[in-house]
Amino acid sequence: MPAPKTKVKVALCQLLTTDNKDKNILTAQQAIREAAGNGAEMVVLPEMWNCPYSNESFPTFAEDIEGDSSQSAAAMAEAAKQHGITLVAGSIPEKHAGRLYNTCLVYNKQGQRLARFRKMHLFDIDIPGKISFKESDTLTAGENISVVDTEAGRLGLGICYDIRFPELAMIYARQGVQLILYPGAFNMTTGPAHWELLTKARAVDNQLFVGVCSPARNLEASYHAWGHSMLVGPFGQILTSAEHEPGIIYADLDYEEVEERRKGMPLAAQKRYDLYELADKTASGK
Ligand SMILES: NC(=O)CCC(=O)C(=O)O
Repeated sequence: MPAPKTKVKVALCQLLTTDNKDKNILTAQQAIREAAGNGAEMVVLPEMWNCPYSNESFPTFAEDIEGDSSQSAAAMAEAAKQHGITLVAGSIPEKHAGRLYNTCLVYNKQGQRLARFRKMHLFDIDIPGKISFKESDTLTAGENISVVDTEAGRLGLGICYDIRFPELAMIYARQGVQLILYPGAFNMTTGPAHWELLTKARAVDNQLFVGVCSPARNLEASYHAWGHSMLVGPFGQILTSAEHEPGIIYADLDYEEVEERRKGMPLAAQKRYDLYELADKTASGK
């Protein structure tokens, strides 16, 4: 692999997901083409971009992605290759050995799969009168973190609810990750309260770039996504952000800023690991 770039143009595609998988794939293909045409070297898709975000839909939309021959995986491998981009293909429901996972696939510009990350922390919440969702009714949690070396930088992956667990992001930072990407679909209760806050917090805690990529809000669906995809820099600054409509947002990242910010405020060196501990007990998966 050529040396990773220090300056990278990233596109986050906030896609409108419907209950028609063919249509969702076409929408993703069109967005990837548009983003690549506008010079993006890395393109990111939302959580569950090929499937409505619902426990009823996950089993029926799920694909066995071994070998990349399933409909969505094949389309993404092909799109990455056709447009010569690094593709962080959001997430889709994955069927494997009798279980379902919420899975993010990453491809290089030759269309080869670099990573498969399965959501580690399942979204099981119940806020009375507001939102109740239990991913664990249908999904199984992943067991591995995922650091991915791409031509567009060293990435760490999480999916949506994973952003609430700072340990994951801290481990990524310790492993030299420059950009953490969380495809995610927050909702209308926790979105306004926490989405931007958590994105900035993970960026500032760890002095790196963080991107969150949501589906657009579909009021015809049972789950209304908050939207507001955004990219935040290592000082907590918003580089680009969307509202809730479908669209593509872009940012030029300069990874040298990570080093610069850490030089000025050397948090990693100031950690008191003599007093506390943080351990990665997993192996990255593909
Ligand atoms: N899809 C998800 O994991 C949603 C997470 C969410 O809304 C939150 O508040 O956390």
